[in-house]
Amino acid sequence: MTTLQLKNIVKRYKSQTVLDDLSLSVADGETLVLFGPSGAGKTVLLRMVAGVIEPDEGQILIGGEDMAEVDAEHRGIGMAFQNFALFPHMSAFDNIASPLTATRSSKDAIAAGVQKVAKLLKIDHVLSHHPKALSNGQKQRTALARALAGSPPLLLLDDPLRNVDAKLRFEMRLELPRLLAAQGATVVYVTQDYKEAMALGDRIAVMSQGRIRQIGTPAEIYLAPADIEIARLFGDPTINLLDVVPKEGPDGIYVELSDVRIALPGMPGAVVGKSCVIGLRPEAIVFTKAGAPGAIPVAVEAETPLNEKTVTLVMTMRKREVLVSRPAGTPGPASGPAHIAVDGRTAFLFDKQSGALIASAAASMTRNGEAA
Ligand SMILES: Nc1ncnc2c1ncn2[C@@H]1O[C@H](COP(=O)(O)OP(=O)(O)OP(=O)(O)O)[C@@H](O)[C@H]1O
Repeated sequence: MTTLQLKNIVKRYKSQTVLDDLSLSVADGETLVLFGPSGAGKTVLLRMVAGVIEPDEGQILIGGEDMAEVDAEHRGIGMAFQNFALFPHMSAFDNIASPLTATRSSKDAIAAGVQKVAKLLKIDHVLSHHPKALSNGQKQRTALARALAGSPPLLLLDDPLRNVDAKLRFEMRLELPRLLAAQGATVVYVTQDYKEAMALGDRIAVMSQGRIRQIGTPAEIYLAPADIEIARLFGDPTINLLDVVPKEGPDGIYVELSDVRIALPGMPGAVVGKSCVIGLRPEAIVFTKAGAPGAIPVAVEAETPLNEKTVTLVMTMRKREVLVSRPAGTPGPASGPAHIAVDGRTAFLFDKQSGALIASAAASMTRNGEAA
């Protein structure tokens, strides 16, 4: 186990600043997920920690030791990168065993180590194959198995499930956290998949344009996304974002959708009269009966059944589009007029101008200990 610290890292390619004064600490045994869109700088950052790329400015410390003069093979790192980098002339078994052979483990210990990790990653049936006879998903898991086999104190995993099919990806999302925890390693894990980020990260660092926009536990980021862009990245279907101006009534702060009041408990008084964007997660909106408290009239535009949920696009009387998500198999209208109700306790308010989060009712209630 070890720690990783990045201090004020800058990396430029010609005129483009790819990493922009980036600082980050990963605790001993922690899995930190680097999450962000393509081109954010995630791979460059990992390669820099690995010692393949040098920073223009800043410091990298592993286990408290400055890595400036330490070359890649002496950094005690296990890596699985997107391009697999498997040895083409070796079987999957020998590829996975390579970090173990380097440490001169006994033949039996090597075989046991390879079998264990191969079984977990469901590639034990292709261990005799050479890389050219493996599918991309199998290659990727072989690379991941190789990274894990040597039990390195620091693991760098660059989108290791990118080429894995949806079913296996789902399974791996459940199994990988256990596997990584059992390794006890400090892990930096890159992904563009928010579900993977939330399932695997002790903390998530949201990156865009070479900077870290927000860092926190999955719950902190989901309940209090720092800005509209981050709120959009976390959640499927995407969060509903509607322009509102909060008002204050005798019962507290509220906003109106089609003249129906949505109470926003826990929101600060400073939002009253301000141009805001309200963020409403589709799963926090439900269909309700006409005349029920808070019922907002809508017209159902389209319904999309997804695996475990049904997503409905509705239009308010003022022609604002809203997505509603409900568990698959639960009743709901597929067309025509309907009514929705919004739970204001799950809403976010963002500043319309800057996009920054002003307040999240759920986060403020959690802080006050009013909600679980
Ligand atoms: N060797 C290089 N020369 C010039 N530009 C580079 C080089 N390597 C990376 N870049 C640029 O740095 C930026 C960040 O790239 P990086 O590969 O780190 O993104 P990423 O966040 O990992 O994206 P993805 O998720 O698609 O892999 C990109 O704009 C890329 O074009």
